[in-house]
Amino acid sequence: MIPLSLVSAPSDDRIDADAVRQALRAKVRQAVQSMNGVKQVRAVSVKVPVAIDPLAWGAVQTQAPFVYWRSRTTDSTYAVVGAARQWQGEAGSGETVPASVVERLAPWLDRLPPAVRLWGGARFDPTSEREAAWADFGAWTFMLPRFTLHRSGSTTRLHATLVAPHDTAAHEALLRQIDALRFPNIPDAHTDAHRIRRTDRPTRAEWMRQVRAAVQSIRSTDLRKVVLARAVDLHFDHALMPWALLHRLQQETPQCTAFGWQPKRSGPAFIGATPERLFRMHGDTLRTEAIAGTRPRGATPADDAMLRHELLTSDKDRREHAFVQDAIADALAPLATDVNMPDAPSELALQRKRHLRSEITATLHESTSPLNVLNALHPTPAVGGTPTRTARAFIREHESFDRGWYAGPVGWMTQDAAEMLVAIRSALVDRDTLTLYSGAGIVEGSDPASEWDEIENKLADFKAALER
Ligand SMILES: C=C(O[C@@H]1C=C(C(=O)O)C=C[C@H]1O)C(=O)O
Ligand SMILES: [Mg+2]
Repeated sequence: MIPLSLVSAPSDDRIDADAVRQALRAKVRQAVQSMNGVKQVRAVSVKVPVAIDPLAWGAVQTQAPFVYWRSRTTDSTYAVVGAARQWQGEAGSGETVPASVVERLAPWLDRLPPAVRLWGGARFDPTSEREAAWADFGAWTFMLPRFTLHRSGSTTRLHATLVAPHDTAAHEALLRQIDALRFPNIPDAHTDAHRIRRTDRPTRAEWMRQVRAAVQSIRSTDLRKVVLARAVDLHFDHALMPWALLHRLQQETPQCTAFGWQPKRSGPAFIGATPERLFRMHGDTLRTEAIAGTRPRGATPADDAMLRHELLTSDKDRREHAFVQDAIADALAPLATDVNMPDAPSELALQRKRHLRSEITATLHESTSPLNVLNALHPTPAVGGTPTRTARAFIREHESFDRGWYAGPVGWMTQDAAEMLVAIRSALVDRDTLTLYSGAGIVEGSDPASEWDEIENKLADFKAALER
């Protein structure tokens, strides 16, 4: 049973929506005049007098795409609605973001005004075979927002981004888009969807064979680690509301970055809450992390302490983890100096599971683009394997479903900062079907049944959100 309702959105009587729209219209008019059709990006913003939940706000707008981000570390939440400019494309030579795109986006990043973020995401594997549900996402997408609602602490601001000369010439259309922005109450965002069926890809029997095949390859080829994933399709009797589900998921996942990406309003939505950051950079300072190695949380304090000890001393999990550390160090070597790696991983305790985690810092060479960092780091052996090439080939050959953007990079970039997450603990909502994705690192010594259970545990946040 899953009656989903989005709560805590202010109604039009708590907020003077007309005043907000009028204020933004006035700012846009001023900007259009002062930009004078000269090629540039400009952002204007107005304060929204009442704290608004960006997720609830974004959910009811009509423009697409809709992108959502609730940061794990700061009390900062973004809802992006519509695109002032979008780049989307297919795989180039197999790099996550083709070199030509890195080049094309560079001048845009250079001239972004301080408050404007370029948002983007990419498939786990740009060249693998694609299922129809992932078609609208592209191999990669980058975009400049049209409207952004940003809540930071108790302050909410509504931003509009203009790209001249196109937007200054077409500013009447932009003003109409502002008129269409809503600030509603949404207790009507409600559905009674009941789960009627679960399909596992692969089935448990197929999984056992896959994991054994992986262990066999580890013994007989250069493969050392491969992360194999599963897709669990949950079918409901009614269409699901992705944003209501994400609203609940983020309440279940306090240490995680919650995210959502929907290319078309009536199409599939990709949502999740991930503990893993691909990287964060500010100026020349880079932070990244290795997260791999897993145990559940215990039901009692004694049980929990035992599982903690088990994880920290598990040879198998330490090996799973070390592959990620080593690959990150190798990937950063050409891009950075002072790569700082802890001697031993520490514990990251989440609500329903715990991981081994190593925080890594480095100093980037001058003017390293976040897109170069992205291409260098993704996919780490936390989601791919070691060596990357062999692991990717193994995944392509053995996994029976399209990962789409699951385990891919999703995030934002500004002129001098960037943050990309690893889109795990995620799902695709496609009308009445919810596909949950999760994987586990297979190394020498992996037991197929335990790896199945580990993934089942990684799906527990979504299960809790569905039962909430
Ligand atoms: C691949 C996933 O998680 C990864 C696999 C882990 C493991 O096998 O121990 C732990 C964290 C992540 O590196 C996922 O959740 O889908
Ligand atoms: Mg594992």
